[in-house]
Amino acid sequence: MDVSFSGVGYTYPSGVEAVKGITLDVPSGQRFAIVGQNGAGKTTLVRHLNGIFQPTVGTVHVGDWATTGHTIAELSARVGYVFQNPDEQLFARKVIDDVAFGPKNLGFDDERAAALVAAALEQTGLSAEAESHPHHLSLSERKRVALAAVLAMDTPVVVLDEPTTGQDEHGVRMIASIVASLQEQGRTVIAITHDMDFCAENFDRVVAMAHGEVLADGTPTEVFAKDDVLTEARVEAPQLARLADALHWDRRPLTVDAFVEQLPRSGA
Ligand SMILES: Nc1ncnc2c1ncn2[C@@H]1O[C@H](COP(=O)(O)OP(=O)(O)OP(=O)(O)O)[C@@H](O)[C@H]1O
Repeated sequence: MDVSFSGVGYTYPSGVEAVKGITLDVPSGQRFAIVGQNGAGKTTLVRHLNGIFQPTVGTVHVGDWATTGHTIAELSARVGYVFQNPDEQLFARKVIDDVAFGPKNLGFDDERAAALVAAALEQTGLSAEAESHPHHLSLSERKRVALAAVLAMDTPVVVLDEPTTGQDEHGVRMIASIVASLQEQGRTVIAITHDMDFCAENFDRVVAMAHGEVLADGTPTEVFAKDDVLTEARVEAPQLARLADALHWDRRPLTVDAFVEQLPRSGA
């Protein structure tokens, strides 16, 4: 399902203009990442997708729905939103109850709900923790419970706010494979991330934001080639790109494969 922001601005009641006239179309099935320093407006922007915020100006569409015409409950059937802080999202005494809440609430029949819950626990590596109390789990596990709870809702759009924070390498790989499988299923993935390596390796498109505005919009290769944008958005290029810079290469490879391809052949 595609989503779009048309001339969207949002001003908090305190007067802070957090989002300023943003227009973006995210087509169905795209892996779309938003990067930028703290306070750039990333979270404020994506919270429009599930109706938590309504734009001060402009319109937000999720598929053929303008968000202003639909409740948060209705939008939750289309947009699954994984919060940055899992403790804002989890409330049950057992992991499985947290994960089963969404599909039950959406009215899925028992069989479909059970299959979705089992698959979500499996994908997030939590099958063995189904009966655990979420508060007895580590932060990285609680983040995966919050992710599982959204996966089980089977929404066409999935929003991930800082999915890799606190994850070890294994956790990051797990999340990368979930992002890939969501795309294979034709679902749209929108992620906010400070993890530029994760961003470069797993997303089709990157938007860099600063001061409530879009500074750059393109493929990771395009966006991470723009030093002025990286400076203004206060983000560092991915590690491999920095290594290429240190080696005085002209081009910045972003993935291990691209890096190896660019390595001068030795001993040939
Ligand atoms: N509840 C609020 N009331 C008033 N101002 C807010 C509120 N939440 C955020 N802001 C302000 O809005 C601006 C954008 O914040 P936002 O959280 O959207 O940025 P962000 O890019 O998501 O940052 P982070 O990476 O820290 O999550 C900042 O100036 C922030 O201080």
